[in-house]
Amino acid sequence: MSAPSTQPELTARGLTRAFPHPDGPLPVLKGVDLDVAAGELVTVSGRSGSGKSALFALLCGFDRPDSGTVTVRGRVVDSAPPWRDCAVLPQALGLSAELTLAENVALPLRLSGDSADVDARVADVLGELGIGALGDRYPGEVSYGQQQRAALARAAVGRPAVLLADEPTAHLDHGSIPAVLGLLRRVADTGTAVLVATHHDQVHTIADRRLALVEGRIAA
Ligand SMILES: Nc1ncnc2c1ncn2[C@@H]1O[C@H](COP(=O)(O)OP(=O)(O)OP(=O)(O)O)[C@@H](O)[C@H]1O
Repeated sequence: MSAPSTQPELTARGLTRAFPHPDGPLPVLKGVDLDVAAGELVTVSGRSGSGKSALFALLCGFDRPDSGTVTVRGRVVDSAPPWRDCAVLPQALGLSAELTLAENVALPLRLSGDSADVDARVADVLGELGIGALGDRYPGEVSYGQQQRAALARAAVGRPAVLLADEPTAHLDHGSIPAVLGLLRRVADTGTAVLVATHHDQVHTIADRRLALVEGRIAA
């Protein structure tokens, strides 16, 4: 594993978020602080419903905190940052049903004008994740676990400064997990700040640091 640099690419300070509930607002995040440095891979565990996905939505600018601040590359996040700064594997995946898996993975490269060797880079990352033969298929023609790997490939292909992966092994068989862990580790080793939410103990084996979300706050 590479030694992490000291400059945090991703920071959160004092994040709070409550959601509407029939009994009154439900405070889910109660003051979350975290840093992830370039080249560092940090995992976050927490029981189901502890707020991991809610936290990730704030970190990538999909949602706004009630209070607190997120920065990516030193800039305050008040809407979703460019994908090359912060790329996401969300739990809902968000693949476009009208595009093949390869076209989905290529999309962030094409949208950012990063057009060099797109086909080769897409083929490489799909191959690394064991779905190289499925690039011409549409999401509706492959399993959910294969879709999940394509969504991870889409997040990783552009070498973003920050990569957020929410439950990247949730729908995978045991045989597919090492490739996903290998990719996440490789992406961190090439300088990306990687934050992974997970229930799987196996994922923590590739972490530089392991955190837990407990009672709305981060615990080491
Ligand atoms: N948009 C929303 N509206 C209302 N409640 C919400 C909303 N989003 C999340 N919640 C609530 O916030 C809590 C945390 O949800 P979240 O999905 O972040 O948990 P999680 O730790 O990711 O769970 P899991 O491990 O099962 O994916 C839950 O009680 C959930 O019902």
